[in-house]
Amino acid sequence: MVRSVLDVDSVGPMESDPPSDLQTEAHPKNRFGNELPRVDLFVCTADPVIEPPMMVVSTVLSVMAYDYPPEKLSVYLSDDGGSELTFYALTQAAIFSKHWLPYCRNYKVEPLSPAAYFKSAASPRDHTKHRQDFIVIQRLFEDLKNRIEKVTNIGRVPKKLRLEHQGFLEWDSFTSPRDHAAIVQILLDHDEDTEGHSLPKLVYMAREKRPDHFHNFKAGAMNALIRVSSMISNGPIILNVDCDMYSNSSDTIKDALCFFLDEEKGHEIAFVQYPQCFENITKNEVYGGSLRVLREVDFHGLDGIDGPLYVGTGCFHRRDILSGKSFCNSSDQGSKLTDWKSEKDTHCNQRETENIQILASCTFESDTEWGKEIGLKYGCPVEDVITGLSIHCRGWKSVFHNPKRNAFLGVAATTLDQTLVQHKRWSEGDLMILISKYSPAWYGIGRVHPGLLMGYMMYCLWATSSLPTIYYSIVPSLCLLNDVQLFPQVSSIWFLPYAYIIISITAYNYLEFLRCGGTTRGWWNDRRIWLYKRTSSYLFALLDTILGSDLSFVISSKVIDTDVHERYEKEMIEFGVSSPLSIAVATQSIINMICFLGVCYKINV
Ligand SMILES: O=c1ccn([C@@H]2O[C@H](COP(=O)(O)OP(=O)(O)O[C@H]3O[C@H](CO)[C@@H](O)[C@H](O)[C@H]3O)[C@@H](O)[C@H]2O)c(=O)[nH]1
Ligand SMILES: [Mn+2]
Repeated sequence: MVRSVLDVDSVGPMESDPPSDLQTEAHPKNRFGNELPRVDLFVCTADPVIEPPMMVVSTVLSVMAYDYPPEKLSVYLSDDGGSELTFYALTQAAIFSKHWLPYCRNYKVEPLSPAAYFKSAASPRDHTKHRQDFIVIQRLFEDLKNRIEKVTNIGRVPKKLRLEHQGFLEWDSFTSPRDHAAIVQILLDHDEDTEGHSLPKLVYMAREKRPDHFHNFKAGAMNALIRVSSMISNGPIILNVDCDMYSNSSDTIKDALCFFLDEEKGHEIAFVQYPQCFENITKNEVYGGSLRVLREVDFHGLDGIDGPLYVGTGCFHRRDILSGKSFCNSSDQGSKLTDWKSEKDTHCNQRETENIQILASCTFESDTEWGKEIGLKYGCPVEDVITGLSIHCRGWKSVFHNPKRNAFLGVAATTLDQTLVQHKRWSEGDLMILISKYSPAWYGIGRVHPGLLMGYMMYCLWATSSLPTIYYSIVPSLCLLNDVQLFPQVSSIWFLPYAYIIISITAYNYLEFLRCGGTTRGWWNDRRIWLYKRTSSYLFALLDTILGSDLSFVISSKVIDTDVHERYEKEMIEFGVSSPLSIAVATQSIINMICFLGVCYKINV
């Protein structure tokens, strides 16, 4: 039985002319006044230890503070860690938001995350009202931080504090993060801020977890969010961000809507993807964490042919399309964004959440199309890319929007091991897509533009590039040691093609990196990290896929201890823990070293 709570057919034609560019006067807010669509904002977190609640609620506060009518906004936090610490932090953030949002509105604050704002903002000079307000809000924020960090440090919420919110009763029957009932708590229901303006809705959700039910990682959380939000606010537009990716620009929602509401092309667009940018990138990025060429070249290229991949965060989706709607099934070949004025405004208060909890239960999805035809796809560690591909296969297009001021800023990996583990997940996921139902090698043919298919293939073949790379980084050294001639002599004419290829590729790659704003040292580091990734992450991803290992999702840590942080700032490579991935890198270096010493010895004797 297909059970969907989503009314995907409720899409009608639009009444007014949408704007077609990002000019201020054409911004949706100015053209549509108060008749803008509702937007649901999803933040996902999964572990209060490696994703500290203070960081999570700063992200939540940042998306609550968008310059967009707050009565049209609903913010949902999905907590896969089912942690009362995160819930406590959210209850406190809800109180703080009553001060923070008016402050952002009155003083046009950027960035919208209070943690990021107070890290960089200097107190306004003179005895202005702004200065007084700054001091007050800064003190409130310090209080908030102290309260949350105190509770996080002791690892539980003291009894006295639990009495402050009845939501804590849910944790009375709580066994463990892997074994608990669904929790849905509406913390703000368009309450008023200190100036009497409405606040966005704020909802906490921890979906049900049972040891005998596979929970499908972030894809499972997102699907539960889609269902739960459909009963509470049902915004036709959904933004999803990871818990570290705070909003850095208050205009982002309006910018994204310009694409969806565009008169000529808007009806074809399923999602608007912003680049993943990071706050903690050092000048020469020792782990190549900024992915700058991917952001500044690859994705813009894909944008020219039907649009970029969906990369899981900083992405606006149309709810109906994310839920499975096809381009060709819709009456007018694509469809304009919901006629949101006539759309029913679902309202639900805390007393009614019991019915909603069913939507976040383990069993709700049994024998349904969720994870297959509805919502985000299951069975792949890069649920984002495979979901985006399936949307492209259904005939929709996407847009890459890379504004000058970064729209979102997150935390990039800060150790070698984290980098290698993350890339193993990504390359393994991409390879699984190649052999999945949606493979760009067969299913996509005829459905997706050949250029875009090649774009997908580039990522799908990452894991397989490990084999030639390992070959080229070991065999020539062994040949050198054993006097086996692998390449033509430098004096031979046959050497020219080799020289041409190596020099031109390297020069092109170097210039491209510089053009994207990188440094020479950064390029060198980037080359090195690609070699490491290819010979370890990609190799293990390939082996795990061939051997059919169990699906896993190692969550990247967003905390960093002081020593490691210092070394990261100094751009020293952090070997830290020993893992099979670093062993692969070390083995390869040792082989090369032995060959090199062997050759030196031979020359000398
Ligand atoms: O069971 C899980 C596992 C993860 N997450 C959340 O998923 C997000 C991404 O996890 P992270 O460890 O930060 O992975 P990254 O490699 O940084 O994430 C990139 O790659 C993922 C796919 O591999 C995408 O889901 C992400 O959106 C994308 O930013 C985080 O907010 C997590 O809290 C869950 O909600 N439930
Ligand atoms: Mn992340």
